[in-house]
Amino acid sequence: MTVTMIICTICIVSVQVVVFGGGSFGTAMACALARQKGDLNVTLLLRDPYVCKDINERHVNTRYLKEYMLPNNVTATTSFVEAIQGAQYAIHAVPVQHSRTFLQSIADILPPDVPIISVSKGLEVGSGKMMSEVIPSALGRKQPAAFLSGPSFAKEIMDLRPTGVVAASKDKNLARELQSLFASPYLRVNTTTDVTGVEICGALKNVLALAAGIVEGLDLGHNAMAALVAQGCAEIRWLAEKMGAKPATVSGLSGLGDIMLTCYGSLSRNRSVGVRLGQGEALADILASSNQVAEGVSTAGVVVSLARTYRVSLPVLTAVAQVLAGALSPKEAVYEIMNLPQIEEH
Ligand SMILES: NC(=O)C1=CN([C@@H]2O[C@H](COP(=O)(O)OP(=O)(O)OC[C@H]3O[C@@H](n4cnc5c(N)ncnc54)[C@H](O)[C@@H]3O)[C@@H](O)[C@H]2O)C=CC1
Ligand SMILES: O=C(CO)COP(=O)(O)O
Repeated sequence: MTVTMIICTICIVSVQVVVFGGGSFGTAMACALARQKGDLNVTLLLRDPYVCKDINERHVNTRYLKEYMLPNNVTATTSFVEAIQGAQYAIHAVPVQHSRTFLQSIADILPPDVPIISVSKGLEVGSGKMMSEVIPSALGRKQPAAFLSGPSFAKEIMDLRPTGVVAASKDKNLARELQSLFASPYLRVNTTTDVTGVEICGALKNVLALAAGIVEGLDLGHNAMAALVAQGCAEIRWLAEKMGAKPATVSGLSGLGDIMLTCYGSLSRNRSVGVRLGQGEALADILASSNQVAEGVSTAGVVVSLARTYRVSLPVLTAVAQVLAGALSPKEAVYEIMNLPQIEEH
């Protein structure tokens, strides 16, 4: 074998990716990668051995997105070691509130140089931390990390509908690496170093989507919806910029883009929870009826503390937290917001 042949043989060694969490978005990310690069092996790390069996034998995730066939190069396991061994990238798609415990459980198995690409959107209850802070805190060390966010419903990714996201990392080279890993004729990937902006916008838009759903559920009309979303955008801008977000991020894919998607898109789980609250259902019943996470429900309370810390008034986002806590009914929240002092725009 010549030297060139040996080098080429090394070149075609396949890329291995592990996905933590095989819910809707973990599954969609696995498919987005595996479909476009046949030499790439994606392993979903799940908790349920029966779902693993279905994925490995029938190529179907029988719990999430079950109407889709998964590519053959997507497999699943419940074994941490098996999933992580040899992986060059780890996509983290575990809901934010379970992320710390999950990451602590794999800390000793995950090599410290494997980048974690978090797609989870929310803030940790108790600490108020973003995933960029939860990851090093849970692992007990610095780990290369990036944050993929933007308007991207899992189902539309599975349907190969054109989608645009942003890869945020303090490490520009890692963001560019991910751009080439994920980019496809169906997926555009911008890069940025504004991790705080991307993360806080991704977390706050879920709370605003709950408010948009409430307005829809109360049947308040298009005027009310547009006023609410505009006010919510301003509140997200006020808080995000105080936390250090760049204006370009707030008006970009992970900010305005994702706000539009989740406030107006019927596929949003957060918006759907809001619609049902607006229609008078109790939060406990709504949550009990779904096996899917609506991150805004936990994030809303954290936003209230952030508003206090950063001394910014967020009437809509705060009202969502009050409705979720049962302190206000959806109708009372609307009444309170409509009766706030008239203001000058800023
Ligand atoms: N579904 C979507 O369209 C999008 C979701 N996201 C974000 O991705 C994250 C994950 O969302 P989905 O996959 O949609 O949620 P999902 O509700 O569909 O699935 C959650 C997954 O996490 C797993 N999980 C829950 N607790 C766990 C634990 N303690 N340890 C390990 N795994 C655990 C569940 O078994 C399930 O596989 C969320 O933060 C969400 O905001 C981001 C973009 C789009
Ligand atoms: O973040 C999302 C799309 O970008 C998904 O939103 P939901 O969690 O509200 O479904």
